[in-house]
Amino acid sequence: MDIKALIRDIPDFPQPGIIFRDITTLLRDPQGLKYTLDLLSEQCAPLRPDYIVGMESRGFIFATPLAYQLNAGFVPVRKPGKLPAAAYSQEYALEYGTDRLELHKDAIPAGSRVLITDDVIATGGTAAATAKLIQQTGGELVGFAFLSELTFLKGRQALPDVPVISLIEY
Ligand SMILES: O=P(O)(O)OC[C@H]1O[C@H](OP(=O)(O)OP(=O)(O)O)[C@H](O)[C@@H]1O
Ligand SMILES: Nc1ncnc2[nH]cnc12
Repeated sequence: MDIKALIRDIPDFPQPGIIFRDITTLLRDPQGLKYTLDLLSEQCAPLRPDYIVGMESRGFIFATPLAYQLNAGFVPVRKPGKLPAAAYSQEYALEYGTDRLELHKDAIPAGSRVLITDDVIATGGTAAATAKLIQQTGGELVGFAFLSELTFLKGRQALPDVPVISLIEY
């Protein structure tokens, strides 16, 4: 199955010079969605995560079914002001702009195994900020899993030294 063929390229979105990798065309394809989630869970299973952390909003799409398939819990990392209980907060830079991410302080028990999942790693800013949030909880970061990787942005270099899984590269 050619996952890349199901992802649509949109030039100059959300700003000039960015080629946006639009996963909605993959998500709406029943076989493509199943194949992608099965491959992701197969590659992540050896990391034996207790919790899958997904970043709002596209990270949620892959993190939740992955948690279901791996018998793990799902933990959301959200944009500012969305989480109702006490939260850690971390600023980060995007391929296009800056933002903050938040994580409930009591979401991850110290010592538990945590896998961070998102649809794409670009500069790595989002994933690196999420790793810093996990660090504050005392959870053990066991790896990252992305559907796709924009290799020319060298996002991996921004990440801590744990396994990084990505299914396709641009
Ligand atoms: O590696 P980076 O440079 O940090 O970029 C990757 C992040 O950018 C996108 O999220 P975005 O903030 O656009 O939000 P969305 O998921 O709500 O669309 C994407 O879903 C990743 O989370
Ligand atoms: N080029 C891109 N396409 C889709 N999502 C992104 N997030 C950051 N950069 C992106």
